[in-house]
Amino acid sequence: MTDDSLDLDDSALAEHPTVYAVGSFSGHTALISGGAGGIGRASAWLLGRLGARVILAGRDPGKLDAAVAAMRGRGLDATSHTVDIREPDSVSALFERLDQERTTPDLLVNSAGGQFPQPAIDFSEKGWNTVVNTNLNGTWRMMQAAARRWRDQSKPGAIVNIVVVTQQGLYGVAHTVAARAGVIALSENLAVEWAPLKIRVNCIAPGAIETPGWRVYKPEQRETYARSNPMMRAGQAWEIAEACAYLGGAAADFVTGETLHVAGGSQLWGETWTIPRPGYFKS
Ligand SMILES: CCCCCCC/C=C/C(=O)SCCNC(=O)CCNC(=O)[C@H](O)C(C)(C)COP(=O)(O)OP(=O)(O)OC[C@H]1O[C@@H](n2cnc3c(N)ncnc32)[C@H](O)[C@@H]1OP(=O)(O)O
Ligand SMILES: NC(=O)C1=CN([C@@H]2O[C@H](COP(=O)(O)OP(=O)(O)OC[C@H]3O[C@@H](n4cnc5c(N)ncnc54)[C@H](OP(=O)(O)O)[C@@H]3O)[C@@H](O)[C@H]2O)C=CC1
Repeated sequence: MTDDSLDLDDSALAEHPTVYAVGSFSGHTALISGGAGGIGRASAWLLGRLGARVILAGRDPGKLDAAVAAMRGRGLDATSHTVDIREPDSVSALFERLDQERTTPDLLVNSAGGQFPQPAIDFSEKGWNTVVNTNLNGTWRMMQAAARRWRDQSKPGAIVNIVVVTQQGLYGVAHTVAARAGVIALSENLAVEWAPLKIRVNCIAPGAIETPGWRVYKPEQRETYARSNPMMRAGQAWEIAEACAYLGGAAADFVTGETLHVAGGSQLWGETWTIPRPGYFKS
């Protein structure tokens, strides 16, 4: 696949069939971090099409504006705000802006995240900290800020954290596996601690999903990702969006502390080489 083919097509997202009923998210507001990225944007389109008001958040205003314009062009209720989840003040400012607008999302989808491929033995202090600060600390900041609003306003809420498969070695991205294992454990803990607040906390662990985020990997490595699962194919962002609508919606009202693998079975079988496979593993 080429770099260009990783970009999601708005007209496809506008028309992709869904199992969910139109209107099933009417009256709901979803805040989606990483909302202009591959999985976040597909989730925003799906939730918007199901009737939710969607708020996209990310660092790049150009990408956010383009995503919002495409959704509004199809009559969806979409807005955006910039945020850098690595910066505590930026997350606070995002939620203060929402407070000023008298907007309290009832669903938070944490899809902002990412990593770079490198042998763990070569990670720099800054590289490690960047990935942990983005994926663990950043996700935590968003969760805490949302939960404080729900507690203060006596409203229920749902959180869906997009993580990675942590059961098998994802060769070359040990920093993110560590950070996401932290998010999964944190989510399990908060599912218990925040149950009295009527806040559900779940995770989705995607397998290899073709998105613009794949540009950080060399094409020859991406070519191997179909072998990361027994279904022998890459997944599509829409397949994660549908899981997001399940865990974030009424169908999952009795589901919390769960990690749903939408990974073609890659938690059970497969090999993932984000950097070249060493000769040791070749025979
Ligand atoms: C079974 C499943 C199989 C799945 C296979 C694939 C698994 C997962 C796939 C995905 O998640 S793809 C979608 C996610 N999207 C991304 O990963 C986006 C791309 N990544 C990034 O944007 C970056 O890697 C980032 C670090 C997460 C954020 O980038 P940002 O621009 O904010 O930071 P930088 O200032 O560029 O970097 C900070 C710091 O990090 C180190 N570093 C960054 N890139 C590299 C690299 N290529 N090699 C080594 N080190 C890197 C470095 O210390 C940087 O600081 P400076 O050296 O630049 O001062
Ligand atoms: N695609 C895949 O194969 C897999 C993806 N995942 C995970 O799913 C999530 C979504 O990935 P995907 O959609 O594929 O990747 P993308 O790179 O397409 O989207 C990630 C989005 O996160 C945003 N983001 C990154 N850092 C920050 C930050 N510090 N503050 C705010 N926003 C940020 C980026 O937007 P901007 O640059 O504008 O801020 C980007 O749009 C990520 O956590 C990813 O690691 C997990 C397993 C597999």
